[in-house]
Amino acid sequence: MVRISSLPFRLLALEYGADIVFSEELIDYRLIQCVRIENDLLNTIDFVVPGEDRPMLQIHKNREKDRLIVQLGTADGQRALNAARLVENDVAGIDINMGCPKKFSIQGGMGSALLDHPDKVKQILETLVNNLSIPVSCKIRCLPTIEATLSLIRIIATTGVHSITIHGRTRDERNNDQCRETFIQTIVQQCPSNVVIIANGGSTNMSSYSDIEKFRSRCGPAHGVMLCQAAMWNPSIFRSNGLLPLQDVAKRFLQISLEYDNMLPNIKYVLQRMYGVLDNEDQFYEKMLSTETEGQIYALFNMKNEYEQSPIEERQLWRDKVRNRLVNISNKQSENNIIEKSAKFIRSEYTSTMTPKSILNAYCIQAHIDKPVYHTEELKPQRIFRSVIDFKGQHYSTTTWEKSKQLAEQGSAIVCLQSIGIDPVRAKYGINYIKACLSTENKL
Ligand SMILES: Cc1cc2nc3c(=O)[nH]c(=O)nc-3n(C[C@H](O)[C@H](O)[C@H](O)COP(=O)(O)O)c2cc1C
Repeated sequence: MVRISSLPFRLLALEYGADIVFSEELIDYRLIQCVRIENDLLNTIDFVVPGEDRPMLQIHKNREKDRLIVQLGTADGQRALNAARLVENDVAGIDINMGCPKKFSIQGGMGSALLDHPDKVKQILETLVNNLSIPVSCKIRCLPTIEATLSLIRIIATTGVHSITIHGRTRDERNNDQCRETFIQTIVQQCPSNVVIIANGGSTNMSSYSDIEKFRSRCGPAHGVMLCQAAMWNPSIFRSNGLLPLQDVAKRFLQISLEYDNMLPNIKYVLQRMYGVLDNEDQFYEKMLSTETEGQIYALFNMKNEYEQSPIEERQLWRDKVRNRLVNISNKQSENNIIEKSAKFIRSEYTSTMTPKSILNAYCIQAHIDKPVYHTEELKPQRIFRSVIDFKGQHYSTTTWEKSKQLAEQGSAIVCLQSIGIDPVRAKYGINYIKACLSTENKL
């Protein structure tokens, strides 16, 4: 679950009785950029993009190796394999998300866009199954008819995957539409017996452990059930001996968050999703939203002492140590005198005519100097790009790789503009800002 399935939340679900847990969907080309760091203080393995503060993925060394499935978003078998290899020795399996209906996924040919391309589905899954030492699985949505869904399932079953999770809704249906339990039931009955079928989509009718078993039975019975929202609302639903009060669950989540250095944005997001569906006594929800520090949120749950007694300084030292190590890695990459910064081109921040590249060109015209030269490199197996700009004898680039040549060049143009004192987002409003920057530069 995106932004929910952080390490503390997954450990909580395991503690309450979940058999296996999934990471949030990680996009393959982002995971490839990570450096793997063994975190001795927390007993975790952290995957961090150089230049970013928070790990993209944190895995518990002992408690998750045989329990965690890392889910990838991908549109390409080789790129998925390169991402999967990075985590292969630390996790129990790799899952491919073929159900996400979000615009970002569809535009990138990922998630439910794959459902229209069985050849691509086969290529991705076979590449992973044939080259990884751990089980591979995928998660799909229903197609509009049972026949079409079964036909896709049969193709997937030939690839050698261990299991298929079926979300019982089509790409155009939402969580308030009814889950197609009969589709899942038919699939369980007719799918080749070598594949494990996991039913998904039943949360809206679940409020206790026994409801999970009832959903499983209605779906076949399926071999297993994947829970999303019901677990997000109260992860103690995995307890066979009863749901716990949410306040106790939230406190346990906060304790684990202290142990594993979870940061405020994730803590708040998870708690908001838990409390968002409850009666809001004493405006507790608003009070939670208004907290601005970790200390304040722990105080709200009467856990001030636990927070203050936790090794805050030790954790900060570790964060600094990791950051320094990553800075060293970045510096090593810039041996040939390239100015490198973390920068990302976000399309919506610019107009169609004023992008970082065109702003840099406009600057050159105003300054009567040669336009920059872009040297863009593709890292072949991963299909990711990095661009180095040669501008007035100096080289500029981003610290990270991008999924297209265009994004890489725009990113390095941002680094170049920022380094010469031009704010690219302001410059999009017109040439006068660029002229003003130039005249200041000439006066200096
Ligand atoms: C907050 C949220 C995050 C989600 N993140 C993911 C994800 O990362 N990967 C995925 O395959 N599905 C994701 N989903 C979809 C769910 O896994 C699931 O298919 C859907 O909610 C239906 O199952 P449920 O009835 O148990 O909630 C997410 C859903 C929600 C509400």
